[in-house]
Amino acid sequence: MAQLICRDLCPGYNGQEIIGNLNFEVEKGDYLCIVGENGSGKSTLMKTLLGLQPPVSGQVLLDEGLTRNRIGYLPQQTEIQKDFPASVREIVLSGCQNKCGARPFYSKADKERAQANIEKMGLQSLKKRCYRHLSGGQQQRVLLARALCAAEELLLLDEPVAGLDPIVTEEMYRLIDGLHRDDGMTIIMISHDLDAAIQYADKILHIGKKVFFGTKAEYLESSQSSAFVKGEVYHG
Ligand SMILES: Nc1ncnc2c1ncn2[C@@H]1O[C@H](COP(=O)(O)OP(=O)(O)OP(=O)(O)O)[C@@H](O)[C@H]1O
Repeated sequence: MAQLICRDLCPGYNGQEIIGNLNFEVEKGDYLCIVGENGSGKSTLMKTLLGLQPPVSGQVLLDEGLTRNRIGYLPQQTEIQKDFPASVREIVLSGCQNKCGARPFYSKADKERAQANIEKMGLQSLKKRCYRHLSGGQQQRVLLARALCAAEELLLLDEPVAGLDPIVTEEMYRLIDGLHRDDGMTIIMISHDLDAAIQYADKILHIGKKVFFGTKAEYLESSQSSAFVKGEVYHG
């Protein structure tokens, strides 16, 4: 069953398209990795899928039950966000904000949801600590817990391992893989790490002069992947 369908989608800014005519479908339980050269428009596409950036043309269709406030999003971290002066618990809880609607406070269910995700991401001992004093890997786990407060079925991740060392990177990938395998969460992840994309994803969307969308096996057979893997066009 398709959860998200892109029809002739052209993401871009101010009427200027960055990527032309994208047509692909994400099905429930898919693990889709979006790869491509720097500046090819991966983050712009993700913002367009989330409805944060209107497309120049075309459509993003969501499955009937999947409203935008049920989608979890882990954006690329900026330097300013890394310095955010709030506790781990406050940041995770803020992931419930879209669920509050007009209600100006968090409900008991919101608090329970935040606590469950704090435990799931192994953050219990850190929950009172200030976010800005955590390591990069711990900060990403906090943001993942926050995204999970919103995510009912679909999780979008924009370079979740950027700047992390290899051990913490692996830990992060395993957490994401667990959400996919054990909880049936649909994953759409932007990554510069083609090895990880090939190890964990089952579908690949490669954005560039040519666009590829298909299964991992089809991608590995394609000329696009061989150029990318050899580093001829890859600078990530
Ligand atoms: N708010 C904006 N207004 C206009 N142009 C923008 C805006 N944000 C990004 N761009 C441009 O859109 C293009 C695609 O940027 P985007 O960040 O989507 O690429 P990306 O593939 O995610 O890059 P990277 O791999 O470096 O993260 C770039 O040329 C960028 O300069």
